[in-house]
Amino acid sequence: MSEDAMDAVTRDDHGTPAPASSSTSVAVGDRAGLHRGAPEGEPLLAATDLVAGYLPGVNILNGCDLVLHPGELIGIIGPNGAGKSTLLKALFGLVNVRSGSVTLAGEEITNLRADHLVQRGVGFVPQNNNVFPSLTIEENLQMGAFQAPRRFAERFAFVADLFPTLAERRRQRAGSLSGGERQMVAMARALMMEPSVLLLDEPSAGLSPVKQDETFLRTRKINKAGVSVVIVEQNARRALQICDRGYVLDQGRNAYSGPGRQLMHDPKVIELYLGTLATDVEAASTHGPLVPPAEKP
Ligand SMILES: Nc1ncnc2c1ncn2[C@@H]1O[C@H](COP(=O)(O)OP(=O)(O)OP(=O)(O)O)[C@@H](O)[C@H]1O
Repeated sequence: MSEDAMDAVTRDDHGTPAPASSSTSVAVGDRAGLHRGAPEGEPLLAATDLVAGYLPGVNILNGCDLVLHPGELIGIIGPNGAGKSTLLKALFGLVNVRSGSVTLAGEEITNLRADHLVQRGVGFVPQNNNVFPSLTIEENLQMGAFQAPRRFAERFAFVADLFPTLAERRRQRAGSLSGGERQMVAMARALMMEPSVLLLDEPSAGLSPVKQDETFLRTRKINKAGVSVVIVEQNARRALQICDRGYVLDQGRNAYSGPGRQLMHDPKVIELYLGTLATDVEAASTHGPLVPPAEKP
């Protein structure tokens, strides 16, 4: 497959639209439809009506909702500046939540410190600066397990099974790795504390199209290994392909939500956020359609 074709798969997805009505749209204020397609039962992670921001008086999230059920892989997409990364940071205690709540297995965790969240089973992989470049792969993974050093060998075996390359190259400095390999180390490090929830901030950013596909497939693998995942992505079509459900954010609010494949084929979502038909993306991909959620074991 040509580079051009892969570029077509991964080029920037976003316009600067305003939410509009369609069969899968969630009208602002219509909370009943916010979690369309979600399983029954108590969510593992839930954000309700989150308002958050960085600067006094400036809100970036203007009442965001999200639920993640055990075993789910959830995608958050939307235009540049919609607040996707901010939502993830608010879930992980890195941005002050001004109102609304975050719960983990029914317990309030709003504004809890990140290190406490790690202890409770939440892992976070930032988009940038996510490895210690002067440390080896193994030392990076030790940092991931610093709150439970005795579990290092057991957890190392777990991540080595998921990412054999890391075990083979454990003595190599992270700074000498490619972008895709660094991303692998960052994900593995977050898995060292055996999180039940993994928050991934744009893991495909800056990678070649082929490496992006590998990252999505790896994310799916982590999810299949039993970790519930929230992934924020600019590569919206690819993210929706691997997700059970997706949330489209716009201006810090939920604009659309639903099963990933349904969003991919929704005419309004295509028009406003995706730009091209899902079938074009699949035809252009090295891997063809990524494993659809329906085929999850
Ligand atoms: N540390 C910060 N201090 C002040 N404003 C910030 C900070 N980080 C992000 N913002 C602002 O918050 C808004 C939302 O940013 P955010 O990174 O959450 O958007 P996003 O949807 O993830 O966008 P992108 O896809 O471009 O990464 C932007 O206007 C951004 O400038």
